[in-house]
Amino acid sequence: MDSTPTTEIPNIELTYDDLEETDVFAGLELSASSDIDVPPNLIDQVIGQEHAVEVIRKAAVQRRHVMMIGTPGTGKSMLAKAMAELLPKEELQDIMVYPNPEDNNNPIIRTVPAGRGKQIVNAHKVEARKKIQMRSTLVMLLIIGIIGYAIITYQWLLGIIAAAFVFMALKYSMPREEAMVPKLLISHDSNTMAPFIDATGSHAGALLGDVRHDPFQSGGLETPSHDRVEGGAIHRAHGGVLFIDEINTLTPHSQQNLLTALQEGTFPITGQSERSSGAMVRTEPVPCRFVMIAAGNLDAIQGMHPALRSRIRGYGYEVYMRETMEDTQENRKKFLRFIAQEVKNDGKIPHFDRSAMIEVLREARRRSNRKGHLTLKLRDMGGLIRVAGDLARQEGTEFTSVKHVLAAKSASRSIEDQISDEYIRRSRDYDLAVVEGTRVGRVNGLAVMGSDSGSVLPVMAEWTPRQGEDGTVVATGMLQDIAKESIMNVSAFIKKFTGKDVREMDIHVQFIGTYGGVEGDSASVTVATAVISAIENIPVRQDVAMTGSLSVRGDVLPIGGVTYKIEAAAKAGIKTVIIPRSNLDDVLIEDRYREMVEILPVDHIKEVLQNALVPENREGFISKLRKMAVNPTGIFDPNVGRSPV
Ligand SMILES: Nc1ncnc2c1ncn2[C@@H]1O[C@H](COP(=O)(O)OP(=O)(O)OP(=O)(O)O)[C@@H](O)[C@H]1O
Repeated sequence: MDSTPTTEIPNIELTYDDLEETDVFAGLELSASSDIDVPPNLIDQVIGQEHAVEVIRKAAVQRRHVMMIGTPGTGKSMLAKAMAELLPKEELQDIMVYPNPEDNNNPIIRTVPAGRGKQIVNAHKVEARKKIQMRSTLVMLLIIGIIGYAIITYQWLLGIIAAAFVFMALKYSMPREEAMVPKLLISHDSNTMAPFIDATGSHAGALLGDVRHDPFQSGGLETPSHDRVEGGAIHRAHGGVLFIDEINTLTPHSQQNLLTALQEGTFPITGQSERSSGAMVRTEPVPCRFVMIAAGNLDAIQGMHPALRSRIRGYGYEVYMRETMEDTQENRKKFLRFIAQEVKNDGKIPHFDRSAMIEVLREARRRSNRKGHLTLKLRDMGGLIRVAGDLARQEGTEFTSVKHVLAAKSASRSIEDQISDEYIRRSRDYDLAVVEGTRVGRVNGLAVMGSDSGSVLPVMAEWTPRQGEDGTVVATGMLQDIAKESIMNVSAFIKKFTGKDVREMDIHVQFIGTYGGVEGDSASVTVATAVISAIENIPVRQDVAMTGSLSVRGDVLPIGGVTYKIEAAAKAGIKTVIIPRSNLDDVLIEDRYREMVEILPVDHIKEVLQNALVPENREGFISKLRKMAVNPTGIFDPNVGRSPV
């Protein structure tokens, strides 16, 4: 078999627009990030999420709940904190628990203006101490009296017994004044902002409040029940914001109770553990009027209690967080402010000079994965800024400069990126990575790991005549559905091209070295190519890798993470990467990879086959592809806006 690829690859000119000083600093007189003012209020610091900022401002005035869905690190909890800053602090209250003389298991709840709670408790303590002192003095006087009487009358034994009796009787009949002092359940400093409580991942007790267990329970040694009551996050958030990330991770029981708390604005505290003496206690309703900000990824909505979701929808707002913002002059300025903000918040790292700021912006462009955009995954960008700053600090330089940012980029690589490199190394060791020559039924696909790292994902296909009534598609693990779908999507094309019906075959597809990691159907072009190669016994070029989603008509549709995929292919030694043409503008690969790979944008599967397959009879193969274009209602028409075969 001829292992030398023969296909001519059209030379595609990619234009990489680079950032110039004037793009970033036009109209700005600044030499470093220290010259940039960071606004004091959190809400004014948020960048790129203008629609979310607007909703938060509105919701703060109207006291509405908000659900924020989006990628981690785009500012959800920052916005929730910002909302707490916006809420009026004048309405804050302290919550107190009093003993209930009529029913020890039903402590009384009272609210007072913020800051008053401490004063009240202190006053009760002083009063209690006074009473205890008076009683002690009385006991002492009585005992002295009895002992005096015994001395005078020589009735020693009787005197001692009577004194002991008086002491015990008074001590134990004395109400335990100190224990009867009310407890300050929730307190605020009258000058602070409304509370921001993060209840992410809280178990029932921490969320809804609890009553501690008392091992003594009776006999005068027990702790009074009101003293064992502990407020939950919902109570601590009274008058402020309750933030719950990944709300779907709360148990259905907790979500149900959370809903009750939202509806009632109060929630009594009871012991959460059935086997604890705390379970006997149930306070009067405790106020918990908070604004809830529920956050999470899209799957948070699916795992959410439907009634809770509908409560938020009915009485609040839902916001989808953006992942990128347009790369405009104005937004670049905001990004510069973000750099200054992160440096300021860190407090230890040196400010960024102009060169470093430009490099951060370049990286923000690259990480956006979209032409003309800047990433808004700002927690990660903050991480890069801190690592670069740390490097500069170690060196003792006055400013963080471009070399520190570049070094930070290599130093602060994600786990996924490191795993991907490790995988490439190992696959080389075991000859799993094939990046030259040709193979039948084997295609180098591309996948994204995590959110910012690509990897080469080889796909193998084989077929046999069907065994059962219908042909089946057998694939590795979780990727079964993707394989099935890709094959079904191109079954019409396969039939036209090969003259064979996939229903007559058992098709086996294997994703080598993974059980997951393929997002959506971005492997469908790869799977289809591998299957066609196997059915037709045509070798596939191994120095070509591909990514793309396939329509039933054979169109190659856009996918995500194209930049990371191309970079991974380059690292693995691939020479040509086939990508959907509509993704061409999203390619923002780093300089060092530009020379290593050629990028081939395509519109249709036939272009993929033309460039990736190496048939023995190339002329016949091309004319077969050509012939397939004639059916007017057929799969594709090369004369309509597509590059000719
Ligand atoms: N839109 C933004 N504007 C300015 N800074 C931001 C923004 N988004 C994130 N940051 C920075 O990143 C940090 C982390 O963001 P934040 O915790 O709000 O993300 P998140 O969306 O709540 O993520 P997670 O769901 O993982 O908690 C913030 O403290 C802030 O420094």
